[in-house]
Amino acid sequence: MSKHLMNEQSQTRSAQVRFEDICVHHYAKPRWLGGKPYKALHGLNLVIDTQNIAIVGPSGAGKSTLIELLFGLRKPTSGEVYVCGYPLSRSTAKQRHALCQHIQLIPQEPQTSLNPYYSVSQILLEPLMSIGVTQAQHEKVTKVMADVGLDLSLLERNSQQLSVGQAQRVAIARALITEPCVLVADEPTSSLDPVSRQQILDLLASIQRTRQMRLILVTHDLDAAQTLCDEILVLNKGGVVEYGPSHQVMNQPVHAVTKALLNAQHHNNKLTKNLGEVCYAL
Ligand SMILES: Nc1ncnc2c1ncn2[C@@H]1O[C@H](COP(=O)(O)OP(=O)(O)OP(=O)(O)O)[C@@H](O)[C@H]1O
Repeated sequence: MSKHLMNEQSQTRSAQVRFEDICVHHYAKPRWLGGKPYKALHGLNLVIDTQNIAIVGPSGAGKSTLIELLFGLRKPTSGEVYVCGYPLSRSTAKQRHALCQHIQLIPQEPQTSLNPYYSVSQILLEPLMSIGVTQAQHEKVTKVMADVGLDLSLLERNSQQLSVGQAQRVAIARALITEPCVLVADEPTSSLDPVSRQQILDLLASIQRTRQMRLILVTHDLDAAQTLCDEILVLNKGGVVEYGPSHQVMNQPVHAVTKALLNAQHHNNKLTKNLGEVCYAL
């Protein structure tokens, strides 16, 4: 890691993610074939410093585009994304690689995101090897397995031999093992049944209590957003339509999109409750 980055890290272990005047245009067809730009994000300004933040919004709002920017998988059409003070579009591949230690992703589909040819042990060792950690690997693996509530006997299994809930815990362990200061969770409960969903939310809450890190939660699940995050930002059609403390956004929504998301959530909660009652009665 460069000296400059280390200095910034030692000065502050806070997240320091900054989106500055971000616009991202997607082209369904190349420009030279007459493709018109689609503004997936426009005019996004956001500083994530010491708060845990949920990014919510309907399908197509720009949430995945925002994650791609954070991990350098996409360059903004204009504007800049800073992670730990580093401008991603102007940093070298080496600098971006060094940042991997500090910002990690819990992907949406745990079973497809984990290497099917690797054992759980190899999956957990990979990020350590990638950043050159060769000391105390076994201790780190054992600790992170305990942190996510997984039995060590699972270490020799591959991802295909895990339940969806177990695979999600492995994905969380993989993200935690480098001790990042920013954890980005992309719909971490969307593929889970209600019981596993609650368990994963409880796990994320306990991780927040025990580790010094910022959570950026991308979700459709407003209840999870309120439970885990201090602030909620609502995106729609690539723009921010509402942003504020979680309790305020949840209890006094202003924008029609936020109200629609809340209505959908209440409806969904009701269906889940009814399903629970039916299953209990059978
Ligand atoms: N490669 C691409 N080419 C053209 N348009 C794209 C491309 N990728 C995304 N888009 C468009 O950009 C917009 C934002 O997409 P994005 O995937 O970021 O939304 P999202 O909020 O993550 O949606 P979801 O919740 O359904 O995953 C959408 O309208 C999408 O159709």
